[in-house]
Amino acid sequence: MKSVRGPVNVREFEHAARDALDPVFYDYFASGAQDEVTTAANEAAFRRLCLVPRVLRGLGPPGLETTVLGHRTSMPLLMAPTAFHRLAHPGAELATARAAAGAGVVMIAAMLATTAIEEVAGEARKVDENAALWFQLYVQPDLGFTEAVVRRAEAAGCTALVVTVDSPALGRNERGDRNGFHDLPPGMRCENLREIGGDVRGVVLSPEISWRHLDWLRGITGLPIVLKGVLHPEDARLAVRRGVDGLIVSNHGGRQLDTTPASIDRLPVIADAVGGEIPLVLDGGVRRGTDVVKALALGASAAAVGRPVLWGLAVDGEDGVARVLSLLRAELVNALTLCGCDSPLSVPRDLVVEGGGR
Ligand SMILES: Cc1cc2nc3c(=O)[nH]c(=O)nc-3n(C[C@H](O)[C@H](O)[C@H](O)COP(=O)(O)O)c2cc1C
Ligand SMILES: CC(C)CC(=O)C(=O)O
Repeated sequence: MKSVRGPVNVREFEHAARDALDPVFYDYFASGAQDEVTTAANEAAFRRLCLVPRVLRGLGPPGLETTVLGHRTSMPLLMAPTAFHRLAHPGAELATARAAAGAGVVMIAAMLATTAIEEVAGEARKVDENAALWFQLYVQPDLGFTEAVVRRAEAAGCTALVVTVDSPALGRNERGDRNGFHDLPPGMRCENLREIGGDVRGVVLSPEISWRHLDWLRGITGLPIVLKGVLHPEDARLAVRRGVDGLIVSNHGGRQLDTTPASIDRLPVIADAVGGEIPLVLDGGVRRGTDVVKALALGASAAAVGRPVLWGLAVDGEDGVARVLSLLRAELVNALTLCGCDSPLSVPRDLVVEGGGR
């Protein structure tokens, strides 16, 4: 008998999204690079890590509110930037932005969005005038164009720049190759790329982008800069030294370099390298409240989700995204309570062990 309640967890949202979506677009969202080893590893790593709860702590129900980079958030979960929301639902990024603002979580709007950042910001503010919106940037070799995009994000009221640094080239996506999916369908454009005609093929993912570009960016904007896609502790140290304001420990959901480790497995070493100097966010494979707790225990201030938002959007637009966020919120309350923690800030490292370990 088919469920009448709808999906009760993120996995079921993925199944429902798969039913709802054009298979070519489902493949774009779900796929990883090449053999998808890393995409699978991200989720598998969370299953391998175990939680060892504390008991009889008498703390009462946990609060989820916290701050990330000085921004208040209703829970330690952000929306990772994902491109092309219009492929999932006609409401596109406006629907996602309303759901994020309604849930009081930070949305990281993608540079390769199918809706202009000004409109996304306006929509979020209709729901909550203090809605937090960060802007994800692929630094372009054309610095004039890069600066124009940054100015638009600033003017729209974005409060941080998330610079994706794991993309000196596009990962090799074989599902996309098989499906011949290399461009947006007619009628869809990347509205943040208007200055270069709105065509995603105008975006350059360049191996020439370097720390020099970061210094340049630091010089042209006062916005906090977060690097997304750091996996090596030495890069984390360099980032701190260069005055970067935060890091997203991420392997791009396994869509760039295949066979990188699961991002959660890199978190402890990055946390040690950074030594609490700047906040860390973890993304990749987060599908459960328990996954968020594991990220908090291993040194993150918050986790972020990419595909789960897209599954919610595909299933039911704004309401679907809102439901995904509220499921994860309920799971997180439950997990923290069962772990004996009363806030995202009081999750000890020894809550997590490998396998059945010490
Ligand atoms: C369909 C899709 C599009 C994405 N587009 C972008 C993007 O434009 N910029 C970016 O920095 N990351 C992008 N990402 C990566 C996400 O920000 C995030 O790192 C990843 O999805 C996290 O893994 P998860 O999907 O397992 O939660 C994309 C991911 C997906 C699945
Ligand atoms: C078109 C891509 C560069 C967007 C992206 O980052 C992704 O699909 O993972």
